[in-house]
Amino acid sequence: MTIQIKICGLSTPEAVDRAADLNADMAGFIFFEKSPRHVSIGTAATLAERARARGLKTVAVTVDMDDDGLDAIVASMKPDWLQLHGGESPERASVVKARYGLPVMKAFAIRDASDLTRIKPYHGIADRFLFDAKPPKGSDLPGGNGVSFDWRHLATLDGAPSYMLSGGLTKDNIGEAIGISQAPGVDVSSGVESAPGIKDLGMMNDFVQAVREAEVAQPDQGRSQE
Ligand SMILES: O=C(O)c1ccccc1NCC(=O)[C@H](O)[C@H](O)COP(=O)(O)O
Repeated sequence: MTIQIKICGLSTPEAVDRAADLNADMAGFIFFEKSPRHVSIGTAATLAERARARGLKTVAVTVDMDDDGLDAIVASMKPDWLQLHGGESPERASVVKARYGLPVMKAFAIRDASDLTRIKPYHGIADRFLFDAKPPKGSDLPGGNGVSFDWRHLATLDGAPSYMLSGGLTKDNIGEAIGISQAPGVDVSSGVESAPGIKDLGMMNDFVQAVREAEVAQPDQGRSQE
């Protein structure tokens, strides 16, 4: 099984095109004003159209956003997925999923194995989980911090939930991360940037190549992702 790759925080046509050239699966667009990766709805709509035309699934990344904000994003960008990267409750995730008829990826900040127990009430609501690290002290950002968590915690997951491993992944650690976690999908943002918010096309190449090498070196031990 091929490991799915999401490249997040895209903000230029060049980066979208490179993600498509590299056969990444998902392109994430950040709607969070404090983020160096924040894009306006208009920019996201243009880039998402370009991404879709090249076969990428588009993801609108939002943080505790209200209906008005989501209505505007969905109407204009027409994302394939909604990523909920805040403290959205299972009830809120369920309402969002029903309101837009779109698959929902719920992000969780992980430090200890016990943090993974928080996914339980979202089973049957979230279509996919995204496991990210807890933001470091003083960070204004719930994601995109370039920080990893201990991937061994993922061994405590019950069943085989559909998820993406995220947080501080780079070309240098992704092989080990995949080996330890057996993650069916991976997500990267700052690990393919030359500076906050600036995607580096060469680093994108290197990251995707490292994922593909890890797939060959560490054949599938039961990964699955719809
Ligand atoms: O990336 C951001 O700036 C961001 C801001 C607010 C909410 C979520 C954000 N990113 C979400 C992602 O899916 C990132 O790819 C994920 O946190 C991993 O980031 P990184 O550790 O930089 O690879």
